[in-house]
Amino acid sequence: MIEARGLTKTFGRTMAVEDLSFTVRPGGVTGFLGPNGAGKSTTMRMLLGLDNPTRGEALINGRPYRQLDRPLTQVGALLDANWIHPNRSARAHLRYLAASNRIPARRVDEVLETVGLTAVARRAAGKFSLGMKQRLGLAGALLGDPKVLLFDEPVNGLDPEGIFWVRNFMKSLAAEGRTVLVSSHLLSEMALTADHLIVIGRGRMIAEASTADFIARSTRSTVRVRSPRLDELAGALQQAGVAVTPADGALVVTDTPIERVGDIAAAAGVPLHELSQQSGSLEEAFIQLTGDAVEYGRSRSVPGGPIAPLAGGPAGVTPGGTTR
Ligand SMILES: Nc1ncnc2c1ncn2[C@@H]1O[C@H](COP(=O)(O)OP(=O)(O)OP(=O)(O)O)[C@@H](O)[C@H]1O
Repeated sequence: MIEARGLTKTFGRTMAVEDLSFTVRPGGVTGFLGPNGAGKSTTMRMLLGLDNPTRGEALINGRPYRQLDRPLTQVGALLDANWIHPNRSARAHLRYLAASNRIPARRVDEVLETVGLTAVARRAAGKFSLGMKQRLGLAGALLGDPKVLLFDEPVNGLDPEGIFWVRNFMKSLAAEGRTVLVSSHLLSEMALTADHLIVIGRGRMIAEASTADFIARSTRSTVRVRSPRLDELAGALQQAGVAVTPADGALVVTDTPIERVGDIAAAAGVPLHELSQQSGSLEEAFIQLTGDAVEYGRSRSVPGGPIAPLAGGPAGVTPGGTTR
């Protein structure tokens, strides 16, 4: 199980994560969703003991990462697929990781097989394609057969085949009863992968729900209706208790079946020039939801503090292929 309790991180005067609390349970893929700069990587880094929380707790199986014994056997992670020694073979890279956690060397061949890298195990990992590096990172995460897995944007930059493979791989890990937390800035991707969503923006919790609920709520469809007697139509709809919003010479009606809108117009004797169902795309819904929370290179400041320029990207990032 993964838990964040009042988790907060400030970098100087920048509030990266603010009072975040959530629990990620086993047996499903939980999507950790948020626009760029929302605080996903910072949260993951705190869960993996790579950053210290300013306040609050980040727990894996009830303990801070640094208190875990042989951490690779409890939690595996993929933060950055490029975290490999370029001249070391895939096998040597995994052997080195295994030794650091007293994991038997034979396990290396097992995980190479699991991710389909056996044939290239002796090749220098630096020459791998991104998709192969990603698989190597996943192999590293699985070395200790951990029950908890964290993946930061695992499909970024992959081709469709790679995306398909990683998606199914994450699902199969969850189906084995593991706790899988995977970050992404794409709702459309998470809609295909995750059972549950934690959505953050500007470091704060925006929504937590099952993926199905979240999508149903966010893509609530509307009806667009146009008439040469728009005021009369608006009056008739309002009288029937239907909420309408004027938009570009038309009316937008929410939470009402299209048939009812047509019936109300007919009963009022108002001619219609358009009666159409509109359903927003997932990404539109996501942008709407997190719109206020998007950070376009602006810094966000700790309440009361002056706005400070950011010191660039995350500094001091070290382990990526897996946790140590
Ligand atoms: N080491 C650091 N020093 C200063 N600011 C940082 C550091 N790490 C992260 N930040 C800032 O904290 C905020 C959250 O960044 P973070 O990388 O966690 O977001 P993210 O959701 O993972 O974004 P992305 O999808 O772009 O990776 C951003 O404003 C970022 O610039």
